Amino acid sequence: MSFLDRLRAAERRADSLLCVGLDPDPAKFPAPWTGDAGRIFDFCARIVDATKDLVLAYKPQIAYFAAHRAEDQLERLMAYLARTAPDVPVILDAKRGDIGATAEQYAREAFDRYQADAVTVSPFMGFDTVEPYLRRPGKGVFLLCRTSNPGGADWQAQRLADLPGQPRLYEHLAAMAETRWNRNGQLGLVVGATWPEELARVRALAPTLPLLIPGVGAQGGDAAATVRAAWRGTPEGGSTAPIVVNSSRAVLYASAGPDFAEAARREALATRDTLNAARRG
Ligand SMILES: O=C(O)c1cc(=O)[nH]c(=O)n1[C@@H]1O[C@H](COP(=O)(O)O)[C@@H](O)[C@H]1O
Repeated sequence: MSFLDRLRAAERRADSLLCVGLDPDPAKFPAPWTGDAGRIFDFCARIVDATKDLVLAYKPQIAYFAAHRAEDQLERLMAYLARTAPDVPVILDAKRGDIGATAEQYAREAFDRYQADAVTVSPFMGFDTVEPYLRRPGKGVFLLCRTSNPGGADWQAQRLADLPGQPRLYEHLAAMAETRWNRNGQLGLVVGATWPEELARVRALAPTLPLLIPGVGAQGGDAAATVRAAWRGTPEGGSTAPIVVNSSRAVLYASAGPDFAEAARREALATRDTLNAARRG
């Protein structure tokens, strides 16, 4: 099954556009786990148990594990997800980007070591650095396109003077990803919820690609505006090309107390319902 089909099936099953980002920060764990990097797996597993029926994807961010020498806990988490939420696609947020030979190793890391269903990749170094990920037809690859951060426009919004129509860099990338680069239908794009106008532009240029959209919750992106800008429905009520709306900190740290998992569920449910109301309203 292709990654796109897995996403579509997960969206239907959970009736959800929400992706919970797994960005475990021990400093924010509830007592008595506060500051204990040995509890990263336990914390994430509790979040997964509390939310797995509400999400169309999970997105573990690799830096939150590597910074604490906790790659072994990421491996355990990926195995746990495969066991307890086998139908929920997992996007490894690694934002890799390097020459082809090194990209092959990054692809092995994401897909063989961690068994991820998809990975985030920076396209800055060009197509030959993306191509190694496209030798895995069942896997998804989300290219950074118009990122959510304040400096995202520094490069991504610049115009390419040598190209017809002088598109902005992120526009050209969206058009390439929709057409020439998308050899096996594996590609998707990352666009921040913090830029609804650019999001709508990307959706217009890349109507068939899944979009990973971080920035609702802690970064203040508007969930309903995100759906209005990027979601396109089928007559049956599904998505033509799924949108994967990520929230990490707002869900993970909805409560700093012993009720953190219940609070995470409440926040995930509320976000899922807001996203669904926007696509049905
Ligand atoms: O690729 C990403 O996931 C990503 C791209 C982007 O443009 N902005 C962005 O915030 N992210 C990631 O999405 C998550 C957002 O986390 P919260 O702001 O806590 O919801 C973090 O893991 C970021 O690394």
